Amino acid sequence: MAKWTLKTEFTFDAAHFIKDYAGPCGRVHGHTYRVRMEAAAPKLHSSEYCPHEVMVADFRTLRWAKRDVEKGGLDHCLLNDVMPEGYETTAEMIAKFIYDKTCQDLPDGVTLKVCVSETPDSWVEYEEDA
Ligand SMILES: Nc1nc2c(c(=O)[nH]1)N=C([C@H](O)[C@H](O)COP(=O)(O)OP(=O)(O)OP(=O)(O)O)CN2
Ligand SMILES: [Zn+2]
Repeated sequence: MAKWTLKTEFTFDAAHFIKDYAGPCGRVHGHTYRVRMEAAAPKLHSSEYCPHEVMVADFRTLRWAKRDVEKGGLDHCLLNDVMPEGYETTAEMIAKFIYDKTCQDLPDGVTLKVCVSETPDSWVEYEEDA
């Protein structure tokens, strides 16, 4: 089936520590996180900002995490304070958190993949089976 795949990429700066980690990652430190998002759909949709069915999903819906924490994003926060109970601040769980929160605002039928990297050398991808 034909489909569109929308891709976008952004960074945010945040501090974190991994609870009970035996080593430096257990102490508060910071990263410039790089996030890549891919949203795919076989049809186009309207958005909160555009009434016409012309987009897979609005880029603004995908890029919320780059906003300042005081405006609902993750930029310049301590992730341990911002992420809800049940999510640890590993790249794996940050990717799932961004995935879960973004999915709440996506039109039905849009599939999502979220990639998070803490450093240029390491990254994780999260997606769910259709
Ligand atoms: N599977 C995961 N392993 C680790 C994660 C993670 O999110 N998922 N996170 C960390 C730490 O947050 C840490 O900041 C990463 O540190 P490190 O691996 O040391 O990264 P560097 O690029 O600085 O590594 P060097 O090899 O020292 O250059 C740890 N593990
Ligand atoms: Zn870290």
